[in-house]
Amino acid sequence: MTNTIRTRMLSKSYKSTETVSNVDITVKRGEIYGFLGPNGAGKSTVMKMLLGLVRPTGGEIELFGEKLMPGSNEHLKRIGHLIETPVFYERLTAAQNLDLHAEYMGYHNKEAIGEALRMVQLIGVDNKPVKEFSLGMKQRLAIARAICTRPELLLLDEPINGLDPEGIQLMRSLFRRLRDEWGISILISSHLLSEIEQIADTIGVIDRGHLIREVSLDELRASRTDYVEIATPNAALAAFVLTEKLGIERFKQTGERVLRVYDMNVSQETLSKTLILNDVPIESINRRHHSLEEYFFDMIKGGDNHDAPRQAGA
Ligand SMILES: Nc1ncnc2c1ncn2[C@@H]1O[C@H](COP(=O)(O)OP(=O)(O)OP(=O)(O)O)[C@@H](O)[C@H]1O
Repeated sequence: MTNTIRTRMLSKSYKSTETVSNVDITVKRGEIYGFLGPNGAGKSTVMKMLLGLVRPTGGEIELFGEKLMPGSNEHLKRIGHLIETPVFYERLTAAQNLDLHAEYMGYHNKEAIGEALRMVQLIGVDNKPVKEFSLGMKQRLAIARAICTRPELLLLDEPINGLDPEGIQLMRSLFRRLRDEWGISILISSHLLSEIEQIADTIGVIDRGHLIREVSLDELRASRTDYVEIATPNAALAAFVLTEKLGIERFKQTGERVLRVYDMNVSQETLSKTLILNDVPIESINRRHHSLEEYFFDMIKGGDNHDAPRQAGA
């Protein structure tokens, strides 16, 4: 499959601070790529570099299979975007705003404008001045503006901000439709896993300017593990018993008094019995599921050493 975006060692420094460090992301054609990271992680900066709004201090960007050269801007016509708070001509109507934008982008198509307004469900209010629009309506109009030139790539920076639950639902199904019916590639950023998890095909996790992991959601779901969590005041003795008496290697200590055992071949009953017989005081022992939320939290906490579960002693 062709890649729509490919960055290699992409970096950006402001004065002496590197805010994006050697980021390699690959967005395949026709996929939704969720760019996930806490506030200030560098998501907007990467998107701005893709649009040529910020100049990289290092690395390379390839868009639609071609390396971006300084001053090249032909590719911009193939991209729709929503970065930061959208600005409109407030006294003009929604439709007039889109007309102007399409004209400016060199792709004016009345039908495409109508379709975009229909897709975001603004038909009926499209002849109202934008100053009468709510925040959520403006956000939807911004998406319509991004798609009214029928782009091949959409860059959406936290597009769900300011939307009510109904608006969020509408956006999710719209993004899926754009991918499935138009074959658009979408790079969508968020600081919330719950937002990304429901629509992304691939997730790239960024923290403090570093890409920590890029993984397909299918792969991620398959790798999620069940585990048994043991709470004990003597974690060192418990670890010893797990290794020496039960031959378990796949476990890790996640807190001063907490161990997680990922080796599900040993039953919970055998675990409890063996620990008790070897004088390990047990406060609780429970089977748990490693949620995606936990998985990402661990990943961010652990920096790029994220191969969960880690082997004992590693
Ligand atoms: N023009 C600038 N000058 C100096 N530092 C900047 C500039 N723009 C961004 N930064 C810094 O770069 C870092 C990354 O910012 P960025 O906006 O890319 O993060 P983000 O992941 O998009 O977060 P958010 O969701 O809060 O926007 C932040 O620490 C920010 O303060």
